[in-house]
Amino acid sequence: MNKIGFIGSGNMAEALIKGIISANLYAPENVLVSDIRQDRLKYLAEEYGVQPASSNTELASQVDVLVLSVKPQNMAAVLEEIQDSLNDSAVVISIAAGITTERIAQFLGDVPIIRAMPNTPAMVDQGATAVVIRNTGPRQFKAGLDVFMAVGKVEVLEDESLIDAVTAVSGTGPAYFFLLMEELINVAIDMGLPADIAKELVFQTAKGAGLLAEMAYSRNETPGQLRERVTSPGGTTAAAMKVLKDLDFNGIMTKALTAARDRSRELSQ
Ligand SMILES: NC(=O)C1=CN([C@@H]2O[C@H](COP(=O)(O)OP(=O)(O)OC[C@H]3O[C@@H](n4cnc5c(N)ncnc54)[C@H](OP(=O)(O)O)[C@@H]3O)[C@@H](O)[C@H]2O)C=CC1
Ligand SMILES: O=C(O)[C@@H]1CCC=N1
Repeated sequence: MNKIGFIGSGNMAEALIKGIISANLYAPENVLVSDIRQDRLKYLAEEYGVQPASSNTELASQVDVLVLSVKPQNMAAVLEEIQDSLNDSAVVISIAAGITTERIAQFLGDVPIIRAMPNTPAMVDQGATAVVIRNTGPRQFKAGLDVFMAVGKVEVLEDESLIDAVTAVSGTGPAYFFLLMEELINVAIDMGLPADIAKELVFQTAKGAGLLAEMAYSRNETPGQLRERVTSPGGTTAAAMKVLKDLDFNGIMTKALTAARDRSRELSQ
């Protein structure tokens, strides 16, 4: 049975671990985790039954699929540490924003590399991931892709530079929706709604909007069509949309996503 290991066992690693175990892609005893934070290892072992490794190098030497899930700022130190410990024919998956396959190969040589940009809905099997590959054979490609396909949808990109845009759109994407929920709750409370009712209404609206998006996708409809169905002529939604348009919502989103994309580019330096 193949083993998978995660170096850096934080939020995103947990989302993937939960997804691959619940999809039965890996049994918990074949999932190794490593982190400088012992509390994370203890928590993951208790919550998911995965195996804490004693060091990054021990983990790297034991797995067929090695997921590098530390923050981009910690990546060089980890790559340097594990460069002589990799299992022969292991595929290395990096999910770090900004870190290029070229950068990884500078440390690890021409090993099979998959650079992926997943997102946290992987935790509920609804992830959106884009990948680029370097030097991977069919077996390693499949092993790598299976991880992300077990937890949602996967797009394969030819042009690695587009991963920075993916990071802004879907990697960071859930945060835009969650910020919107936070603001809906805050404003509802400001408008006089009791906090518990505001929370209930906003969570249920988010869930309903998500399910409607799923329905629209299956019918080949656009988000604009969904929005129009909420918007009665001369009504309340139209009033709200006009304010957002007048305040250049499109411009605000363009600036936010451009900042995210540019930060991803910066992290590669
Ligand atoms: N969160 C997200 O939505 C997404 C994140 N990503 C990428 O995933 C990666 C992880 O992000 P995220 O899970 O949010 O980050 P976290 O900070 O939650 O997880 C990273 C973990 O790695 C630990 N760590 C730091 N240095 C080392 C080391 N040398 N060896 C082992 N472990 C170490 C960190 O400890 P400490 O905190 O003490 O530094 C932390 O526990 C990032 O590169 C990010 O760009 C990609 C897509 C989406
Ligand atoms: O904020 C970040 O840098 C990571 C990458 C995409 C989502 N979270």
